[in-house]
Amino acid sequence: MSEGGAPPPRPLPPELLKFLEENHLDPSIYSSSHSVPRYIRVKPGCEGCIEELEAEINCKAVKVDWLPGFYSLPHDVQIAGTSAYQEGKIYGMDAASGAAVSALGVSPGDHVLDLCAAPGAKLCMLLDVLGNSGSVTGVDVSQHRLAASRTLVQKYKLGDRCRLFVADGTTFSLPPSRLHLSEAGKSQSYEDSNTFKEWTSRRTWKERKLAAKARKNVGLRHFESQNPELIYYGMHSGVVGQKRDQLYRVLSGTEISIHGYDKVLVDAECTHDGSIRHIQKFEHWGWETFQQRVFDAERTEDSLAFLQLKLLRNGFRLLKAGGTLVYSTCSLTVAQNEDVVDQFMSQNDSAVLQEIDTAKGWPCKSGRTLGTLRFDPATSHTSGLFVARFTKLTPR
Ligand SMILES: C[S@@+](CC[C@H](N)C(=O)[O-])C[C@H]1O[C@@H](n2cnc3c(N)ncnc32)[C@H](O)[C@@H]1O
Repeated sequence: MSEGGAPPPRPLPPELLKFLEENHLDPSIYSSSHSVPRYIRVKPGCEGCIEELEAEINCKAVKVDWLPGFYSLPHDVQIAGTSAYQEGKIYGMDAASGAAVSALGVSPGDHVLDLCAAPGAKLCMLLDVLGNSGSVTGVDVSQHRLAASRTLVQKYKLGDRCRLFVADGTTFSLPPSRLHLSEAGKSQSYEDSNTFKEWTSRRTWKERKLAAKARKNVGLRHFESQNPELIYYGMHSGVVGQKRDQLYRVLSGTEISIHGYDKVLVDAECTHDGSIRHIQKFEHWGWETFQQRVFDAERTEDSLAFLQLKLLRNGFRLLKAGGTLVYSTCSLTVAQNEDVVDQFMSQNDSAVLQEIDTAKGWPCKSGRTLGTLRFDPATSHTSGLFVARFTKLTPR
């Protein structure tokens, strides 16, 4: 239990102050960051564990009234050792991150693309919301981070309708697998080495050889040039029973408008300056590493904003007409948020920025671009998060 309340705020280090000044951000945003609670999300159906959790951590879990399934705990409570966490009944997840997923408005049966999926907190929430229907395709450029998402999905028993691809989200092109096991399995022989069987973490030498041969035989130019590596798929993710050339097929723009994803989340790579937990990590890393970690050689402000724009563009390209896309970052800078959104809008006639209807009652404020939302520690008592929601017009 937290004794004696929150510690007094520490002065912000000069490295962070310089970053804030360069980005015209008011340092007072962080003045209450020391008292931002720790949030947890309860797995649907596991609400009964809260009482037991409270007894274990010896403090109250307070329901977040504006976001179903979320509770707040004192900021210094550790949840990793609790039974509820170890048994996969609760997740550590900031409420603002939950709001980004909620803004997507996922409905049963939706096929969802999570284009920057790792380490996977939002991916798990998407899978929990979908339950026994639809599918989620998680993409991330980092193999080891996506492998951590796979571990998470398996821990929480959420893998059945999930596919995970290591790929560059700016060029990823695979549509959802809308086939279900029963349909896919009918015409396919599982003995066929080109057909996906049930996923296993262990591949025999023979299987690896057959898979390599199959890839060669299929000879898909796109597969070879883009090579999205499938590192996990569940029984009902639409993969089992599919032929490789079906899975790796690429659709034309017109086909995507019909068969593309129903919902796309682009939780883009960013400087993480709004993430309280990330900022707190510098206490251990040392503030002298701030500049290098936030903006290393390849990640200058310009190229990072361009990466964000490319991720948003490609996520939108893979969205079906009438579908919804959410763009979010945990940065508070205008350059990574409103500027990216404005530039994207100016180049896409079919993109409409939508008001987030579920946001009524959310403790956030409007971004500079009308319709966008900003969470920050001072306003929201959460980590910082920017959210924008788009829909795609049906082509005329
Ligand atoms: C803010 S994190 C995503 C957090 C995640 N949505 C969650 O809820 O746990 C951004 C992610 O983008 C990934 N990333 C960076 N560049 C990428 C790219 N070109 N394509 C796909 N993912 C990329 C990073 O590896 C990182 O895991």
